[in-house]
Amino acid sequence: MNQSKEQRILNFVLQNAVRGDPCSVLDTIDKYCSQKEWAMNVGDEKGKILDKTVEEANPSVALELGTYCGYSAVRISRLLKAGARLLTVEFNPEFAAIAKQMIEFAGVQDKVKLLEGPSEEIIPQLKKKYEVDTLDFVFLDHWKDRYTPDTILLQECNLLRKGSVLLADNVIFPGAPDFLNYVRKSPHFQCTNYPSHLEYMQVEDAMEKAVFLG
Ligand SMILES: Cc1ncnc2c1ncn2[C@@H]1O[C@H](/C=C/CNC(=O)c2cc(-c3ccc(F)cc3)cc(O)c2O)[C@@H](O)[C@H]1O
Ligand SMILES: [Mg+2]
Repeated sequence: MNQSKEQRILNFVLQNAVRGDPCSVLDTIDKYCSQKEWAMNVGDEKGKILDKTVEEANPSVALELGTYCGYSAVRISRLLKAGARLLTVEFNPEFAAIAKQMIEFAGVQDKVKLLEGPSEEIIPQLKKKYEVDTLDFVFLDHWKDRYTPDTILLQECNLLRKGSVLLADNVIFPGAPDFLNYVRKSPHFQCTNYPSHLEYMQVEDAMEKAVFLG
């Protein structure tokens, strides 16, 4: 059975990146996906916006929705302080298996917990099953029509506190219009837009930061 694109990306990393070096893993994925096969990693340009937002938030507990191959899980976790952790949610078993290997190769496995399943099932389990009090940072990069329902669910589950930072990828392309509408109209969020470009392309895209006001 021939390999998937995601398997080819992982193999390229295993053969070309430096084990235990998250930056080398990120650079290697970016090299492969810009030169050989496009893939929906957040990429380096939007990745720099993600880096700045994570550093500013300096989260103890971070959540990512949509692990895919683990690129942004490696990107986020490499910046976490000692003792801080990233919970990342992925419901496709094949992608979860790829991401697990990517995270381990990068050497960030002690900071990352990959939760397999749909976000709408996992989010309500975070407090009791995963011992989360509140989330300091949330990266939304899963199906775009799930951003709004999951943002509402996070509030319903009391997982956000005053100052919790949400950062959403792709609010321009493919787009998340209902999410932009929701957070920008809500009195509970302070929003900032970060224009950028679609990963590995010259297409306009943007990220939206929404800080929860309580
Ligand atoms: C409710 C639920 N629960 C758990 N896991 C979930 C989940 N919903 C999705 N997932 C998981 O997350 C990833 C999905 C990511 C979706 N991202 C995009 O669709 C995306 C697309 C583009 C894109 C741009 C230009 C094009 F021409 C085509 C595509 C760029 C991007 O950056 C994207 O993020 C994927 O690994 C999926 O299994
Ligand atoms: Mg994305």
